[in-house]
Amino acid sequence: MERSHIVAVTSVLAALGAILPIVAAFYLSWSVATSREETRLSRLAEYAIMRTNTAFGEATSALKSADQFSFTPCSQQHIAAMRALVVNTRSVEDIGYFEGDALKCSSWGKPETSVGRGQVDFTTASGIGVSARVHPTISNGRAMLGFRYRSYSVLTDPARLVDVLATPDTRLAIASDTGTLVSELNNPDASLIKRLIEHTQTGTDADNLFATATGSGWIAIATSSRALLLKDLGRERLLLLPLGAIVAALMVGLVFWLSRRRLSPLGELSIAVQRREFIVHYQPLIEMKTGICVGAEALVRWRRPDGSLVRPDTFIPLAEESGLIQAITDQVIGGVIKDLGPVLVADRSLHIAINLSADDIKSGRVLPVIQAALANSGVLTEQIWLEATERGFMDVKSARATIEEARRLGHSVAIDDFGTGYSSLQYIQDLPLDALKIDKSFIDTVGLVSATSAVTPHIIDIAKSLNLYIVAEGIERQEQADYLLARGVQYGQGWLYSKALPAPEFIAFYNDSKRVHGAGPTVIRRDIPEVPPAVGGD
Ligand SMILES: Nc1nc2c(ncn2[C@@H]2O[C@@H]3COP(=O)(O)O[C@H]4[C@@H](O)[C@H](n5cnc6c(=O)[nH]c(N)nc65)O[C@@H]4COP(=O)(O)O[C@H]3[C@H]2O)c(=O)[nH]1
Repeated sequence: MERSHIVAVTSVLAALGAILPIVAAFYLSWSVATSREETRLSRLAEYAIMRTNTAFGEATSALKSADQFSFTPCSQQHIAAMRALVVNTRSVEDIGYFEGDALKCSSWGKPETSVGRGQVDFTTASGIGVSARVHPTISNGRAMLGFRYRSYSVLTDPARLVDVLATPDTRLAIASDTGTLVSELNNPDASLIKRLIEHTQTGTDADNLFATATGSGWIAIATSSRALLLKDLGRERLLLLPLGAIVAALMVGLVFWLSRRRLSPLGELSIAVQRREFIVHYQPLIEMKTGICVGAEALVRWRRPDGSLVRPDTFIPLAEESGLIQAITDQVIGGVIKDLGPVLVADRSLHIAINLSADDIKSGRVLPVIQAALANSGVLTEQIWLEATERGFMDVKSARATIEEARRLGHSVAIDDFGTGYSSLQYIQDLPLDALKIDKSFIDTVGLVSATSAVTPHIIDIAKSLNLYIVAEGIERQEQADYLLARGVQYGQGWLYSKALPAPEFIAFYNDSKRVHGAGPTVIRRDIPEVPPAVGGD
């Protein structure tokens, strides 16, 4: 992803990171308050059902007791017994004895005027008739709830059914499961109550929150207004908003931290490794005497998603420092076999040199990786050269083990950029190397008068005295080529011949060279006495 994209994405994420927690805090405060209110309403509805059951139970038991009376109807004893029942039953305000539809007497005595019994709205499962609204004289016009059984009726104050600790803005209603409303508190919305009697549920609609409870043939409904709840939310928000703001700040910090990591060179390189963004270009290696192209050096390129190529000098040091170099080496090895496998199989005189990092040489882990890549490809180990800079040979013991194993497998091994590092001639002498590559900085001085121009002939002499093949890097001018050839340098590479080329162009270059100059030698390897096989090797 491009930097500008990352910056854009980071900004969007940061904005979301800032907004979302605050929106979430608002939403959370709303849902916390809603769920708390629903719980409160459910609890009130359940209490109301309990109160209704108690009142109905007491009224029923008073009716059934009176039905057992054997007094002469409306005698002194009968009236006294009815009064005692009323006094001892909390939910019963009065009890009356009826013959036909006319009240004969009640706990108050005999009526002075004729009083009718009224109509039954519904009958419960236990056979008690219920009149939802009766207006007896004793209640001063207030609607009472009437229960009747055979000759007796009792009056219950409907307020008892909803006598739960409800706030003034909470509305309650009690109805039978057949849909008759028997009691209400604070004027509940009739259409909402009707709807909830038909479909008992707990929840919210556009204007209300509501909860229902059922039991023993009764439905209790508690409702409250959404608008009032919204007013109440201020308190929740006071608590949740600072939390939202803290989370928002953390999210923004996290987004910026992640994007900085992502934008850091190491972050970008790690992602490039994961996405396998490394490709290989090939710089032809020329036999100077004949002009024959004998192979190429594989040079890694980082192809960015926008198609631009990054040169290795800018990322190899970071890759080596971070350990990502191993994965990059592996991608180069895979790339070489993929790009040139068939050409290498068809032409055994073609060689490809792969650059190894100091770590690869130290650990030797790259050798099995190459073997695995070569397996089933038909490419010979001898066709793969290995190159490492002097830094790779600092730990002489492990370098020696890796080089010996590499040569035993069939690779030729070259020391790269010779003269720029700190190699001690002593250990270079002891290592079973095949070739020495003279760094471009020395080749640049050929033909010039400079402080380092005298070094090049020395390096050539050293290589000769060590019996190593010599490869000159960075030949740009014919005069340099002539000088090096005259000095006995066998191989050269540089822009005089070709720059590093993508695989198809290198194949074309190689085929042209072969047509003009013929094929090169199949083996470019120093004759060093065989080393004994490594422990565990084949
Ligand atoms: N001006 C000029 N430059 C020339 C000429 N001939 C060759 N070069 C450049 O010199 C470098 C030669 O590779 P090197 O010394 O191995 O130096 C390489 C090598 O040390 C390292 N490198 C490249 N590929 C890999 C790899 O796959 N693994 C590892 N570990 N290092 C690599 O990166 C270094 C730079 O590679 P490049 O940028 O490809 O640069 C290459 C090549 O393009 C010339 O005539 N004139």
